Amino acid sequence: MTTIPAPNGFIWGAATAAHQIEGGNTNTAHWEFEHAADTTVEEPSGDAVDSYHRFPEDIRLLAECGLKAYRFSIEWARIEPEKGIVSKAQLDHYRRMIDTCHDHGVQPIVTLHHFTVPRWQGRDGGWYADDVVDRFRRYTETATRILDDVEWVVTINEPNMMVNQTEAKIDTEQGVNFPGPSPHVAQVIAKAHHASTEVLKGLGHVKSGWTVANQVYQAVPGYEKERDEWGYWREDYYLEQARNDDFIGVQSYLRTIVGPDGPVPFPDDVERTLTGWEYYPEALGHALRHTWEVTGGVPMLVTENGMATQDDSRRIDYTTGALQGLASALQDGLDIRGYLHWSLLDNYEWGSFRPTFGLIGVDRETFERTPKPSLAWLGDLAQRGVIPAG
Ligand SMILES: O=C(O)[C@H](O)[C@@H](O)[C@H](O)[C@H](O)CO
Repeated sequence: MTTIPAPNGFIWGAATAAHQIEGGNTNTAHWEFEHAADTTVEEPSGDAVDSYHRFPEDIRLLAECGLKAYRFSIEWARIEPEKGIVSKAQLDHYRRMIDTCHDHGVQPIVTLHHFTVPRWQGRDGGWYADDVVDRFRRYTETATRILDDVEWVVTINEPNMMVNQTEAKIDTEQGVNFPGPSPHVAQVIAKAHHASTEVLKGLGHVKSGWTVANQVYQAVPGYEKERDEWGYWREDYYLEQARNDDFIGVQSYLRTIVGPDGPVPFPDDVERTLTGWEYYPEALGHALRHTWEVTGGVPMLVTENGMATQDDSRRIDYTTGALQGLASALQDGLDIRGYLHWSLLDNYEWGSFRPTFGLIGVDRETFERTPKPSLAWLGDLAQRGVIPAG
């Protein structure tokens, strides 16, 4: 395998999110949705993979394979169980996770908000609530109590996906439909991001940014305009909002072909992953180049990239292809600070445990962790400081 040397200080790691791994995340609107009579989830998150208790082992396995960074989210619903009520015990829990990272020489990369909002926030209108920007600023201020030695902080994960979720209308017959992203919610979430960024900047030592789900919108020839229109409130608006940030998190898995009437379905015979997405490792290279162009050169950190599959050798193939796209972007002078694989653990893919993205497998009965060959493979690249190229 041809490789290039990784830039000095290039960050190698893996990512997770609280609701998808911790278990018992009962105080969130998503838990309520999972247990609603008309829910559309295949199964509820339940104990997830019990990482709330087993994080020391998860961080040790990450460190032992040679990876040096762990991106995880802290749960607003645990830290502020009721409006204005702060749980010191939960702040201590996440402080212990940060300390455990440092104990293993692993850089903690903390996400303040990864999709789930506290029940009280959901009941008060969620991102439609009048003072939601102030609430998110206050939550950020509370979280800074445990961030004194955390260098990289993500304010909000995938605002563009959140807007989809916020606008989604649950119709038990038709399931979840997306009437299209509303600029109103997008602008409110952007204000919350900027308010949070201001607080984090006040700490002086934090690099802050948000992460955007890159859909790699490719136009059917002749429909470039439609593609751009389709992509603006679904992606580019959020990239533009990151122009003054320290970094932007690039999240990439797939591409979307856009024609006269929106997304064009892929032919039945394409290879698909367990999420039903087209197998397209080239997506990451395109996502990095598009992000670089629209943000005007904001430093990038790949905060999610991976594949849901039971075939771990295919995961290595996918990741090799993705990293080759990253290597080519580096060779063209793009500023890419690191690569965090999605995900460290098989986990709750927002409605089902079937799509397995983990570098580590988890027995859903015993919660026993079993590293997959891909974990050692990625750890080896990190230790050798090389990136697949060519
Ligand atoms: O993009 C998201 O929805 C999230 O960031 C993750 O929570 C997903 O689990 C992952 O991307 C795979 O879909």
